[in-house]
Amino acid sequence: MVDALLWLSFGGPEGPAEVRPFLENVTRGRGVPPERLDEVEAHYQHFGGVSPINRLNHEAITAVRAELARRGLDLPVYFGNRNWHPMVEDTVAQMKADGVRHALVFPTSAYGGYSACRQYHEDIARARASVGEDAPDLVKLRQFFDHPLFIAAVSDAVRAAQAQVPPDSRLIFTAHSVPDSADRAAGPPAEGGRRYSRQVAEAARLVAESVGASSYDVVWQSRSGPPQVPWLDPDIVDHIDTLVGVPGIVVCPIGFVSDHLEVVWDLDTEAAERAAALGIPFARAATPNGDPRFAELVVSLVEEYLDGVAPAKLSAFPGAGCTRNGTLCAPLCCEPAKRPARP
Ligand SMILES: CC1=C(CCC(=O)O)c2cc3nc(cc4[nH]c(cc5[nH]c(cc1n2)c(C)c5CCC(=O)O)c(CCC(=O)O)c4C)C(CCC(=O)O)=C3C
Ligand SMILES: [Fe+2]
Repeated sequence: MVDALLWLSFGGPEGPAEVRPFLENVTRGRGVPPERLDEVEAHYQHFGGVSPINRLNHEAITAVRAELARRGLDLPVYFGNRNWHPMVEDTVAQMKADGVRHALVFPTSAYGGYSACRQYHEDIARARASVGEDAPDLVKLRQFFDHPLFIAAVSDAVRAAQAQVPPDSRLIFTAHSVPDSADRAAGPPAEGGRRYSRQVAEAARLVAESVGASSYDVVWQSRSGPPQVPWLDPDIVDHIDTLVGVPGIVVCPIGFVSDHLEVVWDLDTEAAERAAALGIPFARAATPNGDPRFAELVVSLVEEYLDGVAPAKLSAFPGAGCTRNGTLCAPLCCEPAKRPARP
């Protein structure tokens, strides 16, 4: 018996005074240099201290409620975040007060890896611990990087962006960079590591195939951390510098389900400006969470779990992520990166 759905996301500030405390929540204990934080704060303040992520999560939840109702599933949907209000600890306390005993959790990331999967397990465990006895049982839904509805929604967004630039524009997929050590540790050790970047590569391949692109690039964005620590590269902006002479650029943020600050700053601002400076037409594909198929995807994952049927997936690459109460997907799966000591 499942009696609720919890939408678990990253969170973002909703005003200038919220930016610094939000960033402190995100980076607590993670070895991000203070100079990087100042720089990131300026990006948020450039947009009035407001990230679109919370509003977009609310809109997506409204669509999911309608889709649940359409399929006759009577499940209330709750919303909680890792880093900003509504905080997941408060949401799980409310769920307990409302008598929720068993909930499914939809995490707003399609991928495996420490930041994209294991940290959501940690959020679940922390929130349950914070409400103490009789905490609701929380089962996280699986990674969906190769789900047919995810690939279909992203592919249509790419086609719409391609229509805005000349034919034969370069197709570039981007996802959030992570420390190379974190990517090497992503997945269960027996799988050989790099579950995050390999799933990103699989999703990119499936979308490229669906839109009929014979060549494309996979690059990274939003790197932080000290410069001496290797992260996945190349960076999107550096990559654009190597593309002088292409008829145009289509950027697809395949690593994200929603627009948020790092999409509107790193892509719509920095990458778009670099392309403009080089005289290259530029279009950015929409993220999928505004597409009706995204709500269908979420409810399909719920039904897949409830009915115990085989996962709908388009690639042979392993997915995971579905566990109870914050249990790891496998022993030693996605071990956190060793953080360099703060100076
Ligand atoms: C893989 C991944 C995803 C995708 C999976 C998912 O979506 O969950 C993601 C999403 C997001 N990341 C976001 C924001 C930030 N990420 C940061 C820092 C970091 N991200 C990392 C990885 C990821 N991040 C990592 C390895 C760090 C270094 C510190 C650490 O090891 O944890 C920092 C600190 C400042 C900085 O260093 O840039 C900020 C502000 C926002 C919300 C933006 C908004 O407010 O709209 C979203 C959706
Ligand atoms: Fe991030």
